[in-house]
Amino acid sequence: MTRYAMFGEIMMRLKAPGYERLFQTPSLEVTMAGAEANVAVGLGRLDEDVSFITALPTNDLGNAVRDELRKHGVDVSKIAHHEGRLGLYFVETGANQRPIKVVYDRADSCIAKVEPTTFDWRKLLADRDWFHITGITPAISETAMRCTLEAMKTAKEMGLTVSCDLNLRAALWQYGFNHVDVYRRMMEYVDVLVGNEGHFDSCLGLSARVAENDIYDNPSAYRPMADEVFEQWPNIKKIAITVRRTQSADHQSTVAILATPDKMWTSPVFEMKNIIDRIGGGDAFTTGFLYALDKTGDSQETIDFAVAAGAMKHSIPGDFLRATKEEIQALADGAAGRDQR
Ligand SMILES: O=C(O)C(=O)C[C@H](O)[C@H](O)CO
Repeated sequence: MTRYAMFGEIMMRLKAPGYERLFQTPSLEVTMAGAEANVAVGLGRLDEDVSFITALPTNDLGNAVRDELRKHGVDVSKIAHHEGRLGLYFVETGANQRPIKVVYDRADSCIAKVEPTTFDWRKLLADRDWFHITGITPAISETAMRCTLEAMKTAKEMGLTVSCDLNLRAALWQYGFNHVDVYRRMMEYVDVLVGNEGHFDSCLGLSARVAENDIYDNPSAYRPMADEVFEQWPNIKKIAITVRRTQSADHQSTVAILATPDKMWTSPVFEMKNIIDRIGGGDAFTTGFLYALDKTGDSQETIDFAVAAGAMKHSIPGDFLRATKEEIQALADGAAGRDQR
């Protein structure tokens, strides 16, 4: 069984109830969230062996986060305790033409204040096979960026497989580094890359472009984009590209492509009407992708399972993918919306 490690920030998510605007009524729904943590929880719930590495405050908030991760089968023994606070983010769910709104309150969080010496990567990764990171962690602070690069470099030297979901959060890049330069350095250590169609330009500065809507008629339009990545970073062996079309905040469709240097597989299109909560949808895709890649390798089954996991998340409140492999597989096999009884 593959033993995964994820490194990133987990926050408290404070959401306006239902479709309310923030502070419309004096209550907020509290859950935990964060891109890498979402993948860790998704894999933990699929009975995978997964460790989450982060820095948390030593107080009731830090303990609540740790207990929540543990509840979903995630190993929390590698979490560092550090000065600082727990990051928060506030969110209101969009509907129709009103988009989702996120307000971050995470400055000076523990993970923003980590130092390169906070983590002993050789020790933390010694019993792991796979290291996963997203483009969010290096955006948090310069020291978090340095820890990210050190972790990736060490993982690579130790022979782990390294995966990265580009996940650009432009609002977070405030400490004076150019995100494209950082992402391009990260790519030197990556084996498996995940990103949406826009990331290849916005994060990596690549030039290949795909005509709007081409994916529906012509999936091979993505081949030049994948080839540009494989040419620039021969260490990258697989790329998963997600494509999303937005009709409104609660009506979208998604499709995904798995590319290796010599083959491509395209998933079916999933149309999602009446989206309940789309935050964490990309992380659910990555969860399904890592899980299925481990079980069925480069294959149609893998990309179908990944896109079904991502689509399923849109029906579940909160950031986490609370789904079994059987439920995801049934959706991948075409059982959308069929009663299970
Ligand atoms: O946006 C971020 O930095 C987060 O990690 C918050 C959410 O959990 C994340 O966007 C979901 O992918």
